[in-house]
Parts: sequence; structure tokens; C-alpha cells
Amino acid sequence: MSMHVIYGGTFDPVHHGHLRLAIELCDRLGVANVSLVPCHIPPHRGDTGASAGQRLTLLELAIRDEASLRIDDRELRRAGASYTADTLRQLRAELGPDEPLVMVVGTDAFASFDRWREWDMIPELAHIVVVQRPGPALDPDGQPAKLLAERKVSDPARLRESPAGLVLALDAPLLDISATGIRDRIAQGRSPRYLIPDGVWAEIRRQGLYGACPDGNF
Ligand SMILES: Nc1ncnc2c1ncn2[C@@H]1O[C@H](COP(=O)(O)OP(=O)(O)OP(=O)(O)O)[C@@H](O)[C@H]1O
Ligand SMILES: O=C(O)c1ccc[n+]([C@@H]2O[C@H](COP(=O)([O-])O)[C@@H](O)[C@H]2O)c1
Repeated sequence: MSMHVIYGGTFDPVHHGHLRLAIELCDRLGVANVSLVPCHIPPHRGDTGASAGQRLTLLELAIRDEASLRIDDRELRRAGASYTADTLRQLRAELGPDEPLVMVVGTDAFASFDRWREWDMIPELAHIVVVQRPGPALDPDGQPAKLLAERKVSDPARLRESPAGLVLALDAPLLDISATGIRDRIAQGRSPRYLIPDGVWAEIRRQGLYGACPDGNF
């Protein structure tokens, strides 16, 4: 039985931390591809530095030569805030009731999982892979930690045994890169090279995104 894996984010801009994790997920979960799902209007955060269309263009440039990475632009085609429960419901309707569906989040995003729209529906629709990122540990008394404790598995193979409902805490090596750090760097006139793909940086400069100077040094 195949398994569908989605990795959602604002990707403002996409960076090598995201891309490396997506490749690592293919290996660890044993899937041929992972779908990156850029959000249209991110819930629970302020305005983005680049528009949804610009973030999509950067993502397309980033994965152009990588067959195992796909873009699922369904959130960009929906008006309003991009709620993950809506995305998973749409995907579940397309995949049918039996195919395992997996959603990937970093610990920073999972820490506030109980503030997501219809969060308690999400484990009914998908498995959750939580990837450890540097930062504060989960509040042991909070709902996300409870969900993890109740549904935790450590073997990725378990995800193939049911369509939804399990939480896999994945200890993958992560690159210490954040989109915030990249936006700050660019705004200060410093180079983000080797943190993001060269094609993404060239496009950021071409469009003058995040305060980049189009004529500046590569
Ligand atoms: N370096 C990284 N390695 C692995 N996962 C990451 C990394 N950076 C972000 N993620 C995860 O990718 C998803 C999307 O992240 P997002 O687009 O918000 O990137 P970000 O770098 O955290 O951005 P920002 O700094 O703007 O918050 C989240 O689940 C987040 O935890
Ligand atoms: O559905 C929600 O209420 C919700 C609230 C916060 C974040 N999310 C999703 O979590 C993913 C990571 O979010 P972010 O802000 O770290 O890019 C992204 O796909 C968001 O759409 C979803």
C-alpha cells in the first residue's frame, strides 16, 4: 500500500533545512516522494515577506531538479487562511479511507498544535511525524505532549499499518537554518548563499524580495 506524505509550511523563503529534511523523510519513511504544501495565508502568524505566488515560484525553482520532491499547491488555490484540517480532509477524500496519509511538522509548530483549527480532528485524518528542532521542549502537561504520549510509535513501518492516528517522533539530523534568519540576513545586505539554493537566491535578487538589492553581489 502506498503512503502519502505532506510537509506544509510558509516557505518564506524555502531553504536547505526544509529541502534536506524532505529528502531525509523519503529515506526514513521509505516513500518515493514527499509533497511540499505551501500555505496561502498562514494561520497564527503575521504577514509574509513574499506573496503566496512569489513563495511558490521560489519553491518551484528549489525542487526543479529533484524528482522525489513535489509541490501540492492546493492551499494556494483556496481562498482565506490555510487550515491544515481542511487540506487533510480534501486529501483524505481523494486518497480514500485506507491509504496512510502522513503530515510532517517540526517541534516548533507542533508545540502549539492544540491552537490549530479543529486540531483534534487531525489525528482522525492523518498520521503526524514530529521532527525534533532545536528550541524549548514540549510542555509536558500540554495537549501536544499528551497526544504524543498516547499515540507515539518509534518504528516508521507502523505508519503503513493504518490510515491515520499515530504520532512518530523522528530524530532526523537537521540543518540549523530558519527562514527568519535568511530574511534578516538579506535585509541587512548579507549573503544567504549556501543556506538556500542558488536559483532561489538569484530569483530573490531579481525580484528584490526581502529587501534584496537586485544589483548586489551574488
Ligand atoms: N531547518 C529546518 N529543518 C527542518 N525543518 C524545518 C527547518 N526549518 C523549518 N522547519 C519546519 O518546516 C515547516 C515549515 O517551516 P517554515 O516555513 O515556517 O520555516 P521556518 O524556517 O521555521 O520559518 P520562519 O523562520 O519564518 O518561522 C515547519 O514544520 C518547521 O518546523
Ligand atoms: O490549521 C491550523 O490552524 C494551523 C496553524 C498553524 C500552522 N499550521 C500549518 O503548519 C505548517 C507550519 O506552519 P509555519 O507557520 O511554521 O510555516 C503550515 O503548513 C501551516 O499551514 C496550521
